[in-house]
Amino acid sequence: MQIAPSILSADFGHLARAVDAVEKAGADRIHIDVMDGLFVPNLSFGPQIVSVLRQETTLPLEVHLMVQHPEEWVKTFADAGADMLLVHLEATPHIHRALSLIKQTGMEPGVVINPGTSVDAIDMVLPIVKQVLVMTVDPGFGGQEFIPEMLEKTDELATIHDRDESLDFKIEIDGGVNPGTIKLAAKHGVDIAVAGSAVYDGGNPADNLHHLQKLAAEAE
Ligand SMILES: O=C(CO)[C@H](O)[C@H](O)COP(=O)(O)O
Repeated sequence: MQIAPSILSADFGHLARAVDAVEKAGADRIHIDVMDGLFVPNLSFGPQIVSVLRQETTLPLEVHLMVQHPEEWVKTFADAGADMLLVHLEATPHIHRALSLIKQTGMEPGVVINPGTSVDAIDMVLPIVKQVLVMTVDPGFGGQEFIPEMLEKTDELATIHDRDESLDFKIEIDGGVNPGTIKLAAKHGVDIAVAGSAVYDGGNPADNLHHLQKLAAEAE
């Protein structure tokens, strides 16, 4: 399982340092949460932060758009240097258009579902995406409690993926991933786990990341 550190819980005054710490510690990608204060009740980063971090790291930058009408922002984040762009089904009536636009730019398209959304709802876009992100908290804030029932969805996605050779997506979870929950996730088809507070909120980010990687590997 890959771990994607989320910089939402990093020290905003030293973001480049926060990315550097996990890059040196062997992180696979960096997760950047973009929030518009409308789709979710919080504000965070914009494309400028993605551009700046693009100069600081060679790690893939995975941008999680928690914004209304994400299709309007695809070119902006491609120009900023995002490698993967993840958009919420719930944020647009045009999810197919949004994912197709992302694909056209050369970024990897990913679809995200909130805890209240079922896997059935994304059935028609699974052939386009490279990632399906299952939210394991209601989006908007770091440090929330993991919702274990969401792993029924990762199991379902793993079954769908294994049944159909033409599908080519990774299964990701986001929210409440910590040393206590990562072992459970590793048993439920999860390929990538986003971790914010468990990496950056207390202690040494490199040690925290190594601990999560070790626990995940033991559980697999
Ligand atoms: O999308 C998110 C919240 O909406 C996040 O990626 C968030 O950073 C996860 O934080 P934590 O690992 O502390 O739960």
